[in-house]
Amino acid sequence: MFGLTFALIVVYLLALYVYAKFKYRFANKIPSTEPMVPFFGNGLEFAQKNCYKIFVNLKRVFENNKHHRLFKLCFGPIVVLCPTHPDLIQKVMTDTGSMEKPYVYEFLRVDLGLLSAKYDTWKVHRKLLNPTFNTRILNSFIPIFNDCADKMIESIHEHAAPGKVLNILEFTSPCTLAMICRTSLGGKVLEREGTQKFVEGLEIILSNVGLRMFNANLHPDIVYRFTRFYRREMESRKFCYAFTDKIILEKQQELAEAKTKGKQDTNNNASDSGNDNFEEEEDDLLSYKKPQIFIDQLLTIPLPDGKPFSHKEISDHIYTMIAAGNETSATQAAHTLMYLAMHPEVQEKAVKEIKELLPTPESKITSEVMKNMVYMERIIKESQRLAPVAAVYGRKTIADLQLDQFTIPKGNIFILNIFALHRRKEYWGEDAELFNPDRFLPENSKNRHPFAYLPFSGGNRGCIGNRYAMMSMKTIVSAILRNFKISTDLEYEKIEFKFKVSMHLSGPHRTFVEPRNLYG
Ligand code: HEM
Repeated sequence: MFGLTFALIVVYLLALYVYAKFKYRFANKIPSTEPMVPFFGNGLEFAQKNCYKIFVNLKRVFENNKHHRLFKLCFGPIVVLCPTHPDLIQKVMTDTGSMEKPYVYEFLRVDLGLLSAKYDTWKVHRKLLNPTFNTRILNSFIPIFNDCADKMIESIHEHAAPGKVLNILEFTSPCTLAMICRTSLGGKVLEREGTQKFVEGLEIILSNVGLRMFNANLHPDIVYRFTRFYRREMESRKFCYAFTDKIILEKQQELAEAKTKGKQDTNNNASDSGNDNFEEEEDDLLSYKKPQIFIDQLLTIPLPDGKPFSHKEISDHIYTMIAAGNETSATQAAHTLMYLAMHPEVQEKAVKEIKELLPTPESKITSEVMKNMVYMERIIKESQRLAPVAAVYGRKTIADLQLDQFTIPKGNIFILNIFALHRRKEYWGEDAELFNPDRFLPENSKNRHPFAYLPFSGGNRGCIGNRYAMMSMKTIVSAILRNFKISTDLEYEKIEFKFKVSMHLSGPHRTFVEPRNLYG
C-alpha cells in the first residue's frame, strides 16, 4: 500500500515537473542566475532561509545580474521573472497586461481591497477611491497628524533618560497606527472598549502574513491551516473584525438617521466623523471643517451600478489601508530618523528649516508649512531610496506582455527589487551608497529615469497613500527633531536589513534622545 502511494506521488510530481517545464519553455532564452542546482534551480538559495538571509540572497542575485535587463529565478521548474532595467520595470508597472498581483498577496485576506484585488475589481474601486486622497481631504487630516505626533512626543519624554537607548520604532509605530485608525475609522476609534486587543490583533495578523510570505513551506493553505500561526491569526481576525464591524454598523446607522432627518451637510456629506472637532484653518480656504474620514466616504460613494459598497468591500478597504499604511510609514519614519541620527549636519539643517517654518513653540504644522518643508522632504526621499520599506514587490501578467525580445505569457510572476534599483550607480552616480538628500534637488533629479526611483511603486497601481504617507512622516520626523537631538551608536556602513512585511533593520533602531531647546 505504502509502495503504491509513494509511486503515485512520484508520478504526480514528475507529471507536474514536465508540465511546468513545458509551461515555462518561453523563458528558456532568458538569462538565469547561479547557483543553479539540477531539479531545484535557484530554490535552495531561498528555501528554509530566515528573513535576513532571504533579503541578502535576493540582493546578491539582483546585483550579480544587473548587466541583464531581465533575468529569471527558477524555483524547481517554476520560473519567476526579474526585470532590472528601469525601461522594463516601467513597462511592467504601466502595462494593463501586468496589473495583477501574485498569489502571496492573498495571504492578507482582503481580496476586495486595492492592494490585492483582481484587476477588474481593482480598476473600478481605484477610480472611485482616488478622490478620497485628494489634497483637500489630506489637508483635513493635518490636525489629526499633529495631535498624534504630540502624543508620541509625550510618550518619548516619559521614556527618555540620559544615556538610555530607545528603539524609536516603538514610538513611531503607535503614532502611525493612531493616524491611520483615526483617519479611516474616526476620532474615537482608539478610545473604544477592546482597543488594546484590537491593536495587538492587528500586529499578530500582519506579522503572521509576513512570516507566511517569506516562508514557502507555509504557502499552501492546506499546510498553513494546520499550524499554530493560522490558529492565532484566525483568533485575532475574529476579534478585529468584530471590533470594526461594530464601527461600520454604527456609521451606517448614523448615516441612515442623518438621511431621514435631511440634515446632511453638503460640505461634509457623511456622518459625524468621530468628534475630531478641529477648527478650519484660517489660512487655508481650501480646507474642510472636519477631517474627511475614510469610512464616511466609503459609505457614501456609489458604485457604477448605483449601489453602495458592500459590508465586505468596506471592511477590506479599511483593513487594506491599515495594512498598507501603518507599518510602512512607521518604519520609514524610523529609518529616516536613523539616518538623521547618523548625519548630525543634515539633522541641524533640517532643524533650521523647522525653526523657520514653525517660529514659536505654539506654531503648528499647517498645509502651508507642510508644503514648504522641502529639505525635510528631500531627507525622507533619500531615506526611501536607501532603505525603501517596500523593498520588493510583485506583479502578475493577465495578458501577454512584450519585454524586449521576450513575449511573457499570461499567468507569470515578476519580482521587482526596488532596494537593488535604488543603489544602481548607473542611475545614482558613483556615490550611490552615500546618504545625500541633495540628490533630490530639482536640478539633480531632472535627467534621472522616472522609473529609477519607486519607493511608492509606479503607474496606475502605485501607492494611493503616497502623499498621505509623506505628510504623516514629515509630521513625525519634524516633531521629534523639534523636541530632541537624536544620535545613535549604529554605524552607517554596518546597517543590515531583513524582511518582515516591509523592510526592517536587522536589529532595533537604537536611538539616544536629548531634549532640544529650539526656542531658548
Ligand atoms: C512610507 C509609507 C508607504 C510606502 C513606502 C508605501 C508603498 C507602497 C507600494 C510600494 C505599493 C505598491 C505595492 C505593490 O504593488 O505590491 C503601495 C500600494 C498601496 N498603498 Fe502604500 N505605501 C505607504 C503608505 C501608505 C499609506 C499611508 C496608505 C493609506 C493611507 C497606503 C495605501 C496603499 C494602498 C491602498 C495600496 C494599493 C494601491 C493599489 O493597488 O491600487 N500606503 N504602497
